[in-house]
Amino acid sequence: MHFIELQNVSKRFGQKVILQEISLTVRQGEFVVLGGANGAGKTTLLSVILGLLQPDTGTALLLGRSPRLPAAKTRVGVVLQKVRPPKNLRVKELIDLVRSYYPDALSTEEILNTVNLAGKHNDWAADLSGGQEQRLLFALALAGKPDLLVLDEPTRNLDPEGYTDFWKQLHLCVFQGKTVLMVTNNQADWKELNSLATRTITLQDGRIQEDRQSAIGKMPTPSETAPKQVAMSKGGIPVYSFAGTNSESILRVANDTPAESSSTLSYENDSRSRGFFPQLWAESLQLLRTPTYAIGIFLFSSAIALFPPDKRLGMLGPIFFAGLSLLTIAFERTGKRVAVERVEGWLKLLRVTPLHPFAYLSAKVVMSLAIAAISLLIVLGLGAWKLGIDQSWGQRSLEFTSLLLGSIPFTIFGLALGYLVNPKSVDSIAGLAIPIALFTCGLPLPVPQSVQDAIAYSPFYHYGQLVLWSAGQPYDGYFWLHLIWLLWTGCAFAFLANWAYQRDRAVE
Ligand SMILES: Nc1ncnc2c1ncn2[C@@H]1O[C@H](COP(=O)(O)OP(=O)(O)OP(=O)(O)O)[C@@H](O)[C@H]1O
Repeated sequence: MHFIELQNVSKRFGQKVILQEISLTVRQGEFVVLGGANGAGKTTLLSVILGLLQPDTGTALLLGRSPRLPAAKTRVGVVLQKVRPPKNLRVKELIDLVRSYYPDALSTEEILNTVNLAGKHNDWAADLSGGQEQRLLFALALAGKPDLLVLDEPTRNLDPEGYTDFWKQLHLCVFQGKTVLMVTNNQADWKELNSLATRTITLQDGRIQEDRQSAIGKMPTPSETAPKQVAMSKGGIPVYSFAGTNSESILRVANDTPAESSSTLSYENDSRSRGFFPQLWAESLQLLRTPTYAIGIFLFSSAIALFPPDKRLGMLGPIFFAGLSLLTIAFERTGKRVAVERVEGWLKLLRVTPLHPFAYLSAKVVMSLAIAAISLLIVLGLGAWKLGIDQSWGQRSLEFTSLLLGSIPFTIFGLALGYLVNPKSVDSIAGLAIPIALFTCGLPLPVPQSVQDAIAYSPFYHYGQLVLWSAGQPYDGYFWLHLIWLLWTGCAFAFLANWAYQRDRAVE
């Protein structure tokens, strides 16, 4: 089976043709170097191979499958350019998170040791230096014990020590039988590539200008590169000295991966939910480590106790307050976080791991709903206490549930925004949504009848009416219409979010 198979692949951006009729196969055990001038289309070609870009014509297969299938992604480790780790996660936590996406991963200790980052395991991943970040990205590429490595400029920013470590690891990967496709423009890399590369391909003007078998033309045999075991580490991991490099430093070796393990084959079944709980845990950590956001939500929700609305309004005051708080969270929390991770390239990296988008997105939605639920409990609880309102538990539950569930369509809209616009625009749109919500939620405003009629199409109006019903307040009586309208809006926003997700995937 070919590890990579491209047939007549063409890609253009607007009028600009980047790739033209490219056909290429990479077999198991090959070490292929992809070269070419800046802008020649190397990264674009890797993106097509990895399923990050849909070719305009032609087909791309990764390990015999569509590159978008988790079963293909499980066996591929990738280093991409322009990827920033997410904020507020420590190096060790980020590695734990990425490990959880794979059915059979290296231990966190092994991953840290492969790139000499053990001393940095408690540092914030987003605050690593450029070279340390590059080491971390290489470590993450190795996390799932890949059979194929796709590396885009992996030696960028590395200091001499990091550079030596990288090549030792790559020698080891070749020894373990991994297939490698590497893009590099770093001339210094050729010192090592001369003994590793089996093939060199050069891109020019969107075509393969040269496809040359290297002098070695084959994978180094184990006897040529065999590392020698010198000790055992504390965790029982064999420690090796490596004969193929100049340095005397030591390496820790993972077990070889079988060509296609049974866990990989059964992977299709549970991949939708795999990674959900670690993703949710990472979201919780990130929230707790953003005290200004958490305190802001708490203070905003508690303000109802400091500034209680007019007693004559009864529970309407707290409910109105709660609705505003929920809408802000729905737009801002999910949308902004997706937008930030998208522009910083982290989403692109997630797409080449087997993490299912469902697990990623549902963790974000669940987190947003959890924050909304806490805010709701504070607003309704403090509001009722301050105003001295005594409600039955049934009534309270009904209010709580309809406020929370009714905010789901807006949370989904927040997701769509995250894929469509940059983080600053998410803020602006969230800011704009509040006055629109106030204007269209059904408050008795002195506006002409035509405007009143138009307001009846606003999802905020239907949300407002359902909440009035749940609070036992007078409403317009069209319960089912409001419910169906909100369901319809939720589906429309889900459709928009899916379209935005697919569009983002095609553009990136
Ligand atoms: N999303 C995009 N939209 C429009 N043009 C793009 C997009 N991505 C890449 N390009 C253009 O495609 C061309 C090839 O880009 P690519 O990143 O593939 O080149 P490269 O060979 O990897 O370059 P480098 O060596 O600098 O990394 C460039 O001219 C770039 O501006």
